[in-house]
Amino acid sequence: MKIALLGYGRMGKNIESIALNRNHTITLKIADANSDYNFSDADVAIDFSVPSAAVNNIKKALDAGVPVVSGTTGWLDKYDEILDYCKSKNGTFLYASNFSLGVNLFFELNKKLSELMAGFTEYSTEIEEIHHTQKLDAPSGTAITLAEQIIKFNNYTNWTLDQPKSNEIHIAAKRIENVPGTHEITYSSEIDSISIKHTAHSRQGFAMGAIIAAEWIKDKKGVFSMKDVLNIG
Ligand SMILES: NC(=O)C1=CN([C@@H]2O[C@H](COP(=O)(O)OP(=O)(O)OC[C@H]3O[C@@H](n4cnc5c(N)ncnc54)[C@H](OP(=O)(O)O)[C@@H]3O)[C@@H](O)[C@H]2O)C=CC1
Ligand SMILES: O=C(O)C1=N[C@H](C(=O)O)C[C@H](O)C1
Repeated sequence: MKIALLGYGRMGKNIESIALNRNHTITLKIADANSDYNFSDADVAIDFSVPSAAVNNIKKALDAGVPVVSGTTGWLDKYDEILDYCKSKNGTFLYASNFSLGVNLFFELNKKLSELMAGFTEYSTEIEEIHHTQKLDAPSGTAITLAEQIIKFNNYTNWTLDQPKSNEIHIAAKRIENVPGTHEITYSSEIDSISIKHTAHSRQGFAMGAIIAAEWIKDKKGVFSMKDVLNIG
């Protein structure tokens, strides 16, 4: 598979190394907005760039008729615009706030637990996410996905980084040197607490998941998610 890398930072480099081991080739590397977007014979594009660049990168790949997998977080207010753009180009697009198998299993666990907790209003819900200090966005895309899943099943209407009102889930976003990504959801009452937690030990799971998604999507048309790739949920 010929891969165009849109973004060549920590994730781009991890993806390159795993992709080469799986006998793929990297035919394009976009490192900044001034790069030459020559997709030529790319089979798929993988975008792990910065929040301000993701929309343009995804559109450039769709313009070239190249299926796109995006893991960049912090641009999701434009998600519907990208869906419309993808449809207008009869293109292929897959976004995931987190590509690791473990987190996608954890998403299913989160849904099950929030469904179970829905009737027990004596418990309040908090999400904590911890990432490295270079991360540009807060809260993490994964924490937002977790909060949205809980909102679907519980009485909460939105999430907040600030002091929460009774209808809001508090997300505590912490930044600590070298932490690849930790997410914990805690339900607390006067009497006890229940927590579930996912800890990434490296970026390998994110990078491997993105490549598996790219391999899966490359000959398909439409808009997909990791649930389609992993066939879970
Ligand atoms: N979905 C998932 O599973 C995961 C998602 N992520 C997300 O992926 C994104 C990237 O993470 P990470 O690799 O750690 O971040 P990095 O900062 O290491 O990499 C991003 C790279 O994009 C470059 N860049 C800047 N402008 C552009 C542009 N216009 N086009 C292409 N590249 C550009 C940056 O260059 P410069 O530094 O010069 O600005 C930087 O090298 C983040 O949004 C992060 O939250 C991360 C891990 C997993
Ligand atoms: O920026 C990161 O590093 C990560 N970003 C993603 C997010 O915002 O959820 C996924 C992972 O936690 C690592």
